[in-house]
Amino acid sequence: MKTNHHWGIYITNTSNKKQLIHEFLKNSSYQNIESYVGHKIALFSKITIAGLIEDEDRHDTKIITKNSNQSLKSMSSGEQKKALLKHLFSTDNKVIILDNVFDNLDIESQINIKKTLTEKADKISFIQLISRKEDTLPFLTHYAALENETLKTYSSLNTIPLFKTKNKITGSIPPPILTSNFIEKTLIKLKNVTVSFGDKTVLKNINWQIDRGSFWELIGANGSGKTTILSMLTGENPKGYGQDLYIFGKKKGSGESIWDIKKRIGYFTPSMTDKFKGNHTIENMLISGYNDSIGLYTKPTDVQKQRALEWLKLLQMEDLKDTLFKELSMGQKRVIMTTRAMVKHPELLILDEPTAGLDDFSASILVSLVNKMAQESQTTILFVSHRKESNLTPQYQYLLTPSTTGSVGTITKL
Ligand SMILES: Nc1ncnc2c1ncn2[C@@H]1O[C@H](COP(=O)(O)OP(=O)(O)OP(=O)(O)O)[C@@H](O)[C@H]1O
Repeated sequence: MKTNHHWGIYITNTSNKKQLIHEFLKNSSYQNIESYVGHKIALFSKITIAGLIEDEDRHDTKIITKNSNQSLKSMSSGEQKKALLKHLFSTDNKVIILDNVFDNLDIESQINIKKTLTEKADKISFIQLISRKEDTLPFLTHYAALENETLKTYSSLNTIPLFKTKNKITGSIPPPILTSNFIEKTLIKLKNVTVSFGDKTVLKNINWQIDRGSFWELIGANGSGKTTILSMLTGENPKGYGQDLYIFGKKKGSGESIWDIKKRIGYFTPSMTDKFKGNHTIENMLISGYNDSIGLYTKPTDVQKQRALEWLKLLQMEDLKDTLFKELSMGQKRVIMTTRAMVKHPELLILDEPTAGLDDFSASILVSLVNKMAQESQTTILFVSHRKESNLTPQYQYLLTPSTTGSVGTITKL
């Protein structure tokens, strides 16, 4: 093995990426990719972070953040990825698999990491697993594509035929079963909201009014407080209580239960997908979106079944109605989970980095679906992403800009 070989392996959401990673880590080789036998292979992936968090929890210790006063779990997703990369570079790894390296990282961090990887490329061999073509690192020397379980090598980037052209959803969004009776203009209001963790102020005097039916993109650097704001809205973070924070016309902490709030919100973030391990059909998964439950505990009504089928038709997935959710490709699972969050036409739909880990094809379907929901429903949408999804059409942007005294917000009409 020459240390200056760097593979770019293109993965679609139907590829068996898990197996590829597993084989590399176990046997230091996979199909017709060169062998790394005798070399320790490290994995830079969300999978590694999840494992470390589990270990930290189990042993009540810090593993890779020993020099920080924060546990890995309490860090933002971008901070976690940066901490892992720092850790991998501090140990003597000669081969590193980079799994969707740029997901969850803000633009500046993406540029910095690209630079660092390029600098390290003469000492470390990288195997980059790539879902979005724009992520391709500039120093790759070898290319391959994984289709299902078959790996094919290619002489250059341009000869890889794998990426299907972009897709768009056509047809109309099925109507809600129950309509909301909330008719006020303002759905959410934050007035001078400030949040600190210990002596660190994360958000400073946040003022944000979100009108019913509007479509927002929420952006900001890693650690700027995006998830903190979202978790205050959903009620998971008690820091919203006692502040001038109103949702659905009520002040946060004024007696409503978390479930009263959650019923009115549709929420999707990629990590939710792993929580659905049971034998649910796709149809039942969508229907469960009407009942805010994971499984189906009540018999679906005819109208719920009818609507679920309409949604599946819109996604051109009606043939898969009885397929088990767990048998879908990762891209299909994410699209179904996003749709599940939409079916009841929630008053608020929160999508937290929904395209992270998706290939270009699945991401284009998801973006098209979200645009359609924004155009054809009364649902208010908050879309959080670091990646500029070129076809997404939000009306407003809320930008969080960090400073030593906490992030401040800026609103732009797009
Ligand atoms: N429980 C906690 N204890 C200490 N610090 C915390 C805690 N929860 C969040 N933070 C810090 O608050 C800041 C904001 O985190 P948050 O997750 O809201 O950022 P974010 O904008 O969503 O970031 P990213 O883009 O990386 O996901 C981060 O610096 C994070 O480390």
